[in-house]
Amino acid sequence: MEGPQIEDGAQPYSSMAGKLDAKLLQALDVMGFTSMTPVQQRVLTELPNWRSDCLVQAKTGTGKTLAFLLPVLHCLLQGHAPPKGQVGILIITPTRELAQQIAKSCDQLTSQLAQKLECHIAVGGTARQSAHSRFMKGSPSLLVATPGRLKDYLSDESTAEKLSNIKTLILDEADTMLETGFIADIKKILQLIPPKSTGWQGMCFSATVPPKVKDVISIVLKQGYSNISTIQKNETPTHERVPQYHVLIPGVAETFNALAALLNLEIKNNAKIIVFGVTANMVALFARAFSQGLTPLKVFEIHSRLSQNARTRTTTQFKEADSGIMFASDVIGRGMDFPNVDLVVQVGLPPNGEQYVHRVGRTARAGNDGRAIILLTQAESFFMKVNRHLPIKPHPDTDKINEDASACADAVNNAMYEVDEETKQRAYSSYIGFFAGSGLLKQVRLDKPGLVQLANELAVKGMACPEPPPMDKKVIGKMGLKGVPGFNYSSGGDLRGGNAARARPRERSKSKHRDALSPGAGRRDQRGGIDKNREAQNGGGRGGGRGGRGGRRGRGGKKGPASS
Ligand SMILES: Nc1ncnc2c1ncn2[C@@H]1O[C@H](COP(=O)(O)OP(=O)(O)OP(=O)(O)O)[C@@H](O)[C@H]1O
Repeated sequence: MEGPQIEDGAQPYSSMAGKLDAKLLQALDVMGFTSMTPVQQRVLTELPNWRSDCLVQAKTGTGKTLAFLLPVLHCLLQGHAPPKGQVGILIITPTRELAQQIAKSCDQLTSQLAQKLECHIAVGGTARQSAHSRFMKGSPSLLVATPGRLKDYLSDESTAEKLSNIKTLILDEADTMLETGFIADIKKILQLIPPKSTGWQGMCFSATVPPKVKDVISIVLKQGYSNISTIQKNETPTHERVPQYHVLIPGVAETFNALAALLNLEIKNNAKIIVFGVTANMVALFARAFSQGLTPLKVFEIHSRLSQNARTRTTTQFKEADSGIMFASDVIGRGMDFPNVDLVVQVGLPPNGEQYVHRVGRTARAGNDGRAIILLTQAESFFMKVNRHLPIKPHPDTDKINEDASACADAVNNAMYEVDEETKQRAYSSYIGFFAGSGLLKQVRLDKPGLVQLANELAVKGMACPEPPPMDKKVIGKMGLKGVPGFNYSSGGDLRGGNAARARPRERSKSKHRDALSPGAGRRDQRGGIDKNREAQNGGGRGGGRGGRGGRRGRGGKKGPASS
């Protein structure tokens, strides 16, 4: 296996003989890891000691997982452990998939020990009872958890007892764990485990560390903590090996055609591609539509609306696949290690600049190359201005992609006719929720009626819906859009659009809602200023389903679990 980009003169692991536990070294050898990556080298050689608090930043895909697992496992094996049966190392991650991946790495590292070291997982969406009873009956030395399930464990006294002697707390993807979506959970967890004054070690790892994180990091790290970064000041945290491009499309209605054209252009034999969408329900629509013969590649789908079993299965399959296209939400935006991904495409705005970086980081891992492309409408191009530090250049084939998009229109339309109306309705609703539930409207210079009109354009012209999909009044109210014109209000619970939603063009009746598509309605002054300091609101890591409840679930619709 080709290792991550290891600089000339990288220190071999053999040089750690006598310093790092011999069984861990043996496991590294079995795994085929002969040299340290830069971040591993710096953590193992520069920390005052392996029990020191630290904040570590290194680019995506450069081996941070082992950089925290190795020193803490070593200390545990050297006797810095709680009484048997109690957890010594607690690792918190934003997503279930990442928790499972870290636990797997831990199992590989401890595979050569004479006595099995138990690493348990506590994540949402899985059979709580069986995992919990294994945890209670077993001797878990490590626990890798997502915040929701961890809080749940800690709220039970006898379960919390097993975590009453922790020696190390690790926040992976620390910046997102300390941001709005998760910080309340983390604070609650900190109240439920022994206080910091009991001396546990805090470790925070991420590829991105925005300045605001440093304001709150003291809740897990002791003053004077070690700060290690393999990223130079002013250097972008993305890989120099990943050329990054933007493709600007004239309007949202062209999204699907342009994506089809872009993929046609980019797909080579055996390509392995990840396409991120703005919401879980939009991702589901991409997957359904592109499964209708729009791509020669095998289609995978992962987002928070799927059962955890389906998510886990897809994760394993895509890890093992030589090629394929995975339509994904942010449940895999951070930390996930899918080998040999050639291309990452982001369709629509990422939640913020950091999440953009992490998504790009799903390619070019472990020393490999990759490409990244973001497809945005002209109105969304503010993202590049707000994130000037990101090296995103215009795609050299932008004109061709836009031309080819028209040529793809028939194929996309035909594919869309095959997609059930419920999937389209949910995608439509989630698209509205995505903008309405964030601070984005101002940045794309839209008012509320303009948003509805935009979504209607997307549905009618992009998704081949005969009319804007029906919306429930209550859902509209929850989105803060009560009374906004342009909606097709559902009558008495039918959110499926009836047969009309499946009708082919010649069968369509004239829609009373067409006027909602008149150009320009509701647009704000296009010359309005852009707030450069504002990024798209954070929602990453929570499953990408922001606003994506899709109105009411249609008949037979299944409630998807939250992502953590
Ligand atoms: N010393 C090493 N030699 C060879 N390969 C390694 C080494 N350390 C880690 N790897 C491999 O490199 C890949 C990336 O590692 P890892 O997932 O830990 O990256 P990361 O820095 O945590 O990325 P992210 O920021 O996306 O979470 C994995 O496939 C891992 O097995």
